[in-house]
Amino acid sequence: MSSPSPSPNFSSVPILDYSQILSPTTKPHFIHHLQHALINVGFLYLSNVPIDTSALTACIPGLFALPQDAKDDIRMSNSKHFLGYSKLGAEFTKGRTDWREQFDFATPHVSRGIDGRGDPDYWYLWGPSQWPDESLLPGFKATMERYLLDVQQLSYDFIGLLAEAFGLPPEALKQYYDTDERMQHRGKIVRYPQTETDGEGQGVGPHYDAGFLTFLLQASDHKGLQVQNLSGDWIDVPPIPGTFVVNIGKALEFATQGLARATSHRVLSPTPASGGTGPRYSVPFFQNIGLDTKLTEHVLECTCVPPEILKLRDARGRVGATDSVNFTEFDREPSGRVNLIGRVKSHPDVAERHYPELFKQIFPNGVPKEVSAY
Ligand SMILES: O=C(O)CCC(=O)C(=O)O
Ligand SMILES: [Fe+2]
Repeated sequence: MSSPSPSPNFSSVPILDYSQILSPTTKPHFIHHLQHALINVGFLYLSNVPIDTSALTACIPGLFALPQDAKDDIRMSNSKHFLGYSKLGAEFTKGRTDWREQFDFATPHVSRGIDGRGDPDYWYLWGPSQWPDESLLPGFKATMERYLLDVQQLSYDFIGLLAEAFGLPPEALKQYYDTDERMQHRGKIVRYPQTETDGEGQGVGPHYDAGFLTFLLQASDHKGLQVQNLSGDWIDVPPIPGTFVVNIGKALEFATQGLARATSHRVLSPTPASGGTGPRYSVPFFQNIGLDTKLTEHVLECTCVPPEILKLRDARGRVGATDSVNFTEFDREPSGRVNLIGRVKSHPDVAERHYPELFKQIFPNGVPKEVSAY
């Protein structure tokens, strides 16, 4: 604990050993490193997490190798919940096309929205996943559902450690969740095809994640994920076997008044030189908070946070250089609406079909030409 405070800027992402929480002699070490990672970096690698990812990783090539019509049967535009398959070029970040193909799934959930009752539009954001035909990919659904539940548990455990790192009781952040049956977390399986370009192809453009914590499994050998440090430089986050990458979303940054830093990140398309063969695969899990939670009504009392921790935040400064612009609405909208606005911008074809009013507000001139919508 006597080590000097690391500099607030960073040139690499720290690696934390999750097994250190198991022993009272090593846990304080973990918590100390976690403080630095949360406050200054907003990203960390987590090693020795007791989740077996091998069954899921083994399924990924087969999922993308499904016949195109089997993928199209579960296309995202079927789903008011923005769950399902997005073909290459159907997604959009910061006004540019992302060159990735993906399946969005989620933890089991019954949608709260009921037509004709005047429910808020964002109540429809969560609902059941669309799964590929079991006979085409036997066991995949059970494997992915198991994985989502395992990472959901990890995300709840980790948020308790995060509270401890800020000198708060482990339950301090529970107020942001709803009851179990009214919560849903999402997980995607993503394929970034190789391009022959100079390594600047947009796999996904600069952005923040929306929720509390993201747990990312880098499921192939390509580098490509990058995060933006305080001076605006892009830092590589290459895959490290046996680790998850954990990062902070905009809701957690807002709720903690900037103690936990949401960090701008992007993925460059893999190239023959980026360290792997074939496409790059990744599996991000996004931990949400309650749909109706309005963060302005729930900002953590920073008076409960020990002054030495507030000092670390102040030494970092409140604003770093960033290329990301999304999820700025937490200062006025419930969390569900902020997420819905983000989904509309990323998937305009889905929004045009299911949320025509909101679509018109955000895209008064129709779907941008660059988006090859279904
Ligand atoms: O694929 C990755 O490595 C990161 C993806 C990502 O940042 C996202 O989908 O929000
Ligand atoms: Fe992200």
